[in-house]
Amino acid sequence: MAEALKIFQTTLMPSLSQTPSFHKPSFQTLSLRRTSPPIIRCTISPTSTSGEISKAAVGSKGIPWGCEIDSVENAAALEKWLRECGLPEQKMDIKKVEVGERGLVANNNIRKGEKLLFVPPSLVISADSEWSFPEAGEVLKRYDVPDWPLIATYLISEASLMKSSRWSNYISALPRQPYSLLYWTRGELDRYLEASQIRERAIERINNVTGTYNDLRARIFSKHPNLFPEEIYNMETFRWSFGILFSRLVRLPSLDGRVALVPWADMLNHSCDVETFLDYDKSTKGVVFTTDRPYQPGEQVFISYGRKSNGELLLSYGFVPRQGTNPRDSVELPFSLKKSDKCYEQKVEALKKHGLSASQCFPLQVTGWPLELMAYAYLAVSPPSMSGKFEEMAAAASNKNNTNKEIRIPELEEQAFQYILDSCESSISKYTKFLQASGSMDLDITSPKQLNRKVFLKQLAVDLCNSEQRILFRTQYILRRKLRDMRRGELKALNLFDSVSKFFK
Ligand SMILES: C[S@@+](CC[C@H](N)C(=O)[O-])C[C@H]1O[C@@H](n2cnc3c(N)ncnc32)[C@H](O)[C@@H]1O
Repeated sequence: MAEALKIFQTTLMPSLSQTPSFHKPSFQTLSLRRTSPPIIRCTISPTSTSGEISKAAVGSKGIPWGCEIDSVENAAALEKWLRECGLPEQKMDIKKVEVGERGLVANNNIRKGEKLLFVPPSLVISADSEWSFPEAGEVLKRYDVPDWPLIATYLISEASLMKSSRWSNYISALPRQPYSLLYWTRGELDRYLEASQIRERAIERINNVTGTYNDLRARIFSKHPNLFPEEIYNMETFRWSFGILFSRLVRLPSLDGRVALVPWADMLNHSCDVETFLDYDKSTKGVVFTTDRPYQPGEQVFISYGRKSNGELLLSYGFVPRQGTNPRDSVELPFSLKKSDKCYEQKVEALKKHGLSASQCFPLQVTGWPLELMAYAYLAVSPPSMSGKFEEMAAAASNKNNTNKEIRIPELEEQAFQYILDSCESSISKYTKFLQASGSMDLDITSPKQLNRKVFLKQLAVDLCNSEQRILFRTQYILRRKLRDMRRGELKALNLFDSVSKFFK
């Protein structure tokens, strides 16, 4: 389980910015009141603001903090508090918006190339933030808990203190249930995302979150039950805090990729047309972004959450952009070696040497497929006589050293294309089956609230499957044309050969 902690620090990072890398923390620490921590007694109702939360509240009714995902009242209170704490005058206000429930809307003309936000480090939550309950923070640091689980625990600790936490206005404006695949049940994932590889990614992510929580509980929380009572630090609260991190945590390239929650900046929604990211600005000492287009008063201002596919956006942020609007969209297509292949073992061995396995996924885009996939396809269709080249093919399929080496084996090209086409068509039929069934899918509803949820999830799944299937159809079209041209060329060559041999008879 300790593995899960490592994974969070390395691979699971969604970001509202790009360029991942790490360096020593350089955030100022937050100056908080040094009062003795309020006693947490787990007895009272979810609406309490006195620093106490109830066991039942966290367990059965969900999280007793945060707000409805579209609450602008809590967002307005957040804005007021941020101003009091030093957030400079802004050219944007939090409003209800068409895209993304709440968002930042220009209240002034904004020029292209203008720097906006200027959120000071004192208003940013990072791994260095001071805990209202310092003993808990010290214990986690003693155990070298990595940034992700550390910030997740910090958020729960501060949230559980309700009004006694410095961050109470921020936490009150966070969604009580972030849109995220973390909140889909296994049954919902199986039912709605059966055709898409995002289902596997979601299951893996849920398992990582569960593993991380179990690991923290076994190694730390159980040894310090007074600091980390299970009524507060449990799977439900961790699901919430990781849901918040997946959908709001920012990686700041100018702070060497340090991760942080940036109140106010995290009210910005994503647009696939926008190419601007949040970052720390050393000259103004604040988190900013530079607009890549002008905005007029009343227009929603967007940033980019990174170059992500629709599936990745659904996984971390719980939405799917409109079909055809995401130039970075891609679909993961699964491939595997045939067990009946005479060289199966040898090929698996070669793949293993380069960090790959007998079953691999490769991303397809409307513009084409990666060189790595072509190399993998060559390997999959290679006859025993080519065993001397297996290593080279596996190395090119893994592209571990980013050499982007293209290998071409003309005599295997047709078979390799056919291999990719077969996998593409088998995937297309899975999507078609789901999309056809989705029209008549029994939603198994017992309440109107549930109806809304199921309709919502189904719509997200339909949107995702349509966008992924569209890429597969495009790939199918290109491959069929390539194969047809190749086969016509072969036929012509064969006819020519026939007539030449007849001539010599
Ligand atoms: C960083 S927060 C942005 C602020 C958020 N709208 C709010 O009201 O708290 C990210 C969340 O905003 C929503 N969101 C962002 N961009 C979106 C978009 N283009 N379409 C739909 N929802 C979006 C998603 O719910 C996502 O999980």
